[in-house]
Amino acid sequence: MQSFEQKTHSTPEERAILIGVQRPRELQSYEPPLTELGNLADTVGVEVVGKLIQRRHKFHPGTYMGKGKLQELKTLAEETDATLIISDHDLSPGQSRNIEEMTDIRVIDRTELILDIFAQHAKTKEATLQVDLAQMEYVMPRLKRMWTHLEGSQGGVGFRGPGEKQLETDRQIIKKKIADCKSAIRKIQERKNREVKSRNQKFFTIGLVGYTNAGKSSLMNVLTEADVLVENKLFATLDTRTRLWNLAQARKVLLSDTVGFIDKLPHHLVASFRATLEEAAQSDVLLHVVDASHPDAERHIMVVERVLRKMKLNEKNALYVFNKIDLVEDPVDLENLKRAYPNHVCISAKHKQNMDLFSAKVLGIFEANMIEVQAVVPAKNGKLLSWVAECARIIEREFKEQSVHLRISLSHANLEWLRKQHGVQILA
Ligand SMILES: Nc1nc2c(ncn2[C@@H]2O[C@H](COP(=O)(O)OP(=O)(O)OP(=O)(O)O)[C@@H](O)[C@H]2O)c(=O)[nH]1
Ligand SMILES: [Mg+2]
Repeated sequence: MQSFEQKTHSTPEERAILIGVQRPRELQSYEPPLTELGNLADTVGVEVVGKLIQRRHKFHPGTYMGKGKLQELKTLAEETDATLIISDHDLSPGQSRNIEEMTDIRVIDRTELILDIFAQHAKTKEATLQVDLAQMEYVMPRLKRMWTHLEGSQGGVGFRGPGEKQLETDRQIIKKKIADCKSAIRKIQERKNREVKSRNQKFFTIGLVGYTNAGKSSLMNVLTEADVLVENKLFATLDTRTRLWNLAQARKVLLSDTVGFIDKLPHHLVASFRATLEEAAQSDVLLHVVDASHPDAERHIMVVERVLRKMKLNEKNALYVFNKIDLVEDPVDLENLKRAYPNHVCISAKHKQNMDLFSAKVLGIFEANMIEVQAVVPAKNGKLLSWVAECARIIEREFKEQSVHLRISLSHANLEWLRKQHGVQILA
């Protein structure tokens, strides 16, 4: 049978033509059309040899673009020696087949391309499983098309040819693999959720979210000296990573880097990477990192917010971090952004510009989220938060008492944790 292990389209010889239908109701882009698709192709090492765009009110149900345009595509493909066609939107199995038949060239769509990048970049067991699952779910409804390719014209009513039998076998195999994959993912996630929950109760947590390539990992590295992969490639980060950030004296917070968002995110991936974003979902504050030098910065913000809304994360405290200000060419654009999103801070993670201002802003949010309580802390407890533990040591040394009254600042989550796990009694 055909291999459903993670496959990639990234052979260096691949020469691709990008095709796109522009519909009036889509979010308008200031970049030339198909630029982002070109960047995605570039990320997997496919050479772009041509582009073809058609403005239409809606996609052609059978062929995505109009038939006349496909004729143009065939000619362009011949002139450029193209080996691959990549469409900017997801195609139905029928649309792919029809375009292939008309042009004699293999067609893949945006989802397949993104799945490819994910397959290349997945490092941990969980990310690999997620990509496997997304690829299998993508392939399932398209199996028939693959077998029709191999079978040629044989078949017909009541005829179960070898292809037909094989197709059924493949379906069963993939179904089983999908089930196994889901169960393996569930196990990893249950464990992770428990870890995240217990960690988040002890610390104030911040999630870095934003469009792919905005500079989330760069910022994470600058703040925590973590060694997170930073690349001028889309979807460099696929696994959330969490590090301790020393925000200010005695103010340690947990910072989580996350997978980047993109316009028209394949729905298979939205579902699977929702779980990967769990750390951000459970954080106290979101920092929405934006590449402020990008001509489509505002559209990127809207795309990210749409995903956050779907995940019901839009009501979290959010600070817009306008990054890459060193690259901003037109100060008017930046001023417009700042006006549209007043709760912001402008930085350059790469050149460490405005980092003090950035920390001060975050500290402000941190303190606004703290509550002051009076608590009774049991003296003999070495396992408390480090600063509470420090107090407890002093209490033991100085007072030799069972417990002492303290005025301390802490978050609601800290409070619950102290109360439940360490018998701290809250007075007010
Ligand atoms: N000039 C400039 N480049 C930056 C800045 N911050 C990040 N970059 C560059 O932008 C590119 C993307 O940075 P990353 O930190 O990998 O972006 P990311 O948001 O983590 O991207 P994904 O993991 O793909 O979602 C890299 O080439 C960085 O060096 C900045 O302030 N100025
Ligand atoms: Mg990253």
